[in-house]
Amino acid sequence: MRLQLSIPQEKTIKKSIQITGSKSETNRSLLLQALYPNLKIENLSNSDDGVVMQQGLKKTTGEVDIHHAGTAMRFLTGYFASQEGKEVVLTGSQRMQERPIKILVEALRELGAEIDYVKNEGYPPIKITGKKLVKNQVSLPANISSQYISSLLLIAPSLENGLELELVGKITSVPYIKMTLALLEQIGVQTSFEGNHIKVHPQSEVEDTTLVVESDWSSASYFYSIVALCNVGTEIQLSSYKSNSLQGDSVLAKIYTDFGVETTFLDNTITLTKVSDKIPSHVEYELSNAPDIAQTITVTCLGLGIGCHLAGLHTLPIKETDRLAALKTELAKLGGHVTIDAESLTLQATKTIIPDVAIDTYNDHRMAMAFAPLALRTTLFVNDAGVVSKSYPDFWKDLTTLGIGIQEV
Ligand SMILES: O=C(O)C1=C[C@@H](OP(=O)(O)O)[C@@H](O)[C@H](O)C1
Ligand SMILES: C=C(OP(=O)(O)O)C(=O)O
Repeated sequence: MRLQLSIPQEKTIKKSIQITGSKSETNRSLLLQALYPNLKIENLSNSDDGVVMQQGLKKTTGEVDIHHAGTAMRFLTGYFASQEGKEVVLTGSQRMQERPIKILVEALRELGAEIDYVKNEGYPPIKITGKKLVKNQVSLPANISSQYISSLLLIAPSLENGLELELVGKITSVPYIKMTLALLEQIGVQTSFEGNHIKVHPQSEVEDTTLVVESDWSSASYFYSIVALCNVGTEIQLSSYKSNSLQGDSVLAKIYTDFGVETTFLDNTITLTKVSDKIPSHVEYELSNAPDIAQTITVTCLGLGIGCHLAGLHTLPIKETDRLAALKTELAKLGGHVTIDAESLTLQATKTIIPDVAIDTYNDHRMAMAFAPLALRTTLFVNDAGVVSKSYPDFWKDLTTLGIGIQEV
């Protein structure tokens, strides 16, 4: 599906949007519910990644295909490895077969798991023969993906002896690890995280508990970008959010003050208000704690005509696509001057955006969604726009309610 986006007539927008649950919290909660069936979950994500996680958890044999879902791939690897009597081949999209999983597989093997590579060493698909895991200490590199660590932590309380992890190297995407531990604490599991050492105590049963998933902050990022590109006076309300979020991407509220966007919290609703047009000509952020909002911020800066330097982006090349390369290519089409290295991106202030460019999305939901707010500045096309369903199936519908012209062409 190719969409043409056109500039809304009214650039002072006042609207409310309901966003569904965080996909990160959803996929953790679903896994915990599979281990402890008396748990209840509210405000589940309606994302493809949430759906494949739910379907995957129901399987006991055969092939489990998680498509593009990194969290489902990593979390189900730990889950099936610890499930005696279950035997599955865990696979995914072509891109998923290029996303590394060796660090997690090695750690699980250390703990006694039986996992074999079906095609290429270090990458999905993998064949997992579930085993009772009794060893409880392992060390693993922490600088590639926090999802390996969360995968181990999620099964940790269900293991007879709990689990102690030693994290090696600089720890990346730390808020996601803390989110996993916070959810364990919510169901009554004792955990500790000190320095590079994490300990999770075993827990065979949990009390009846309802996990209420907060809505997705990464999805909220696109509305921050839209508000930043709208007139002063714009107000978009998003629900349901908390001021004490478990999601690292909630740092958006702070970052977007630099772009004149103020956030107020009231009764689980956030109101994003464009309060000022006074913005700096260049901004710099370190995003190793919030890698998923790098694309949004870069495109906001292009739209505002300001420069940026974003660092801490070393994980971007192994996500849904090589996001650093994809950003450079697509921004260049729009007239943006971008340089990248292994962990950072620099965009020079760009005064004119080239109109009617067709943005390629590389099977990456965030490429489509991050570029969409540019419709406040120019007419553009988005190729393969259906990719948004990975995390936000209602994205285009919600954008239409804001008055942005969206037409399939
Ligand atoms: O644990 C999670 O839910 C996630 C962790 C992050 O991945 P990395 O730890 O690989 O950076 C993030 O990019 C991803 O969208 C979701
Ligand atoms: C990186 C992402 O997802 P995952 O790694 O779970 O595929 C994302 O949603 O931006």
